[in-house]
Amino acid sequence: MIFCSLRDIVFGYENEPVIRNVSADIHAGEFIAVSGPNGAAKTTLLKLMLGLLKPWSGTVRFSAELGRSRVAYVPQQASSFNAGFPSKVIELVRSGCYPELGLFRRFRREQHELVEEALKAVGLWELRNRKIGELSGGQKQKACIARAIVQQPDLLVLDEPVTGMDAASRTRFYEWMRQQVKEEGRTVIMVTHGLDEAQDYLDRVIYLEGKEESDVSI
Ligand SMILES: Nc1ncnc2c1ncn2[C@@H]1O[C@H](COP(=O)(O)OP(=O)(O)OP(=O)(O)O)[C@@H](O)[C@H]1O
Repeated sequence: MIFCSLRDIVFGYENEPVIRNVSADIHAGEFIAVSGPNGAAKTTLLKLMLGLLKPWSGTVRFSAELGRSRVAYVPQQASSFNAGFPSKVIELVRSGCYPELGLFRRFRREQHELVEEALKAVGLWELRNRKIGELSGGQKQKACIARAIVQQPDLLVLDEPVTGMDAASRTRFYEWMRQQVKEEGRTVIMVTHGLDEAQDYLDRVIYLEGKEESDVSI
């Protein structure tokens, strides 16, 4: 099943094209990386895939299935909570469960476990009672990723999720995402610069060269 299909997309800002004739399909059940040098329009491509931007030309088709699916998007600057933001880390992550909980917000054991697993996977379990506003930018983004996973999305879209993680954390993170795809049946798309490290875990890479884009399968 294809969630989203892009054909011959051209897009730019003001009069300057940044995406030229890109075609790509997002198949359900894949772990996909979008990669390429700085400024190659990786973030722009994610926004086109999500329907947040409209192409100048070319077509973007979304499957009916996508309309019935849960989508979570964690942008690069997911961290714009100011110092006075009142929630603790664990409260922010728990809020990912709210659509499931309904009005009375009674957590079941499996939801506590989901929150704990997500916080441990992003390395924030020890900091769970800290105020969000007191975390570093990278830690805030990790909290947002944990909240996104707790939402149990069908499609998870992450913009540079491993920035600021050390090598061991990056490996753990890729393993966790692979497990989300293979065992939980999710589809994960992430922007990354670190293809060498990630490629063993990925199903496919969409590589943007900047000037001449190509869709490379591995
Ligand atoms: N809102 C905007 N208005 C004007 N130009 C923009 C806008 N957003 C992005 N650009 C330009 O479009 C190009 C692609 O930007 P984009 O953020 O998609 O690239 P990227 O590959 O994700 O970059 P990076 O790896 O540095 O995060 C860049 O030259 C950028 O300056």
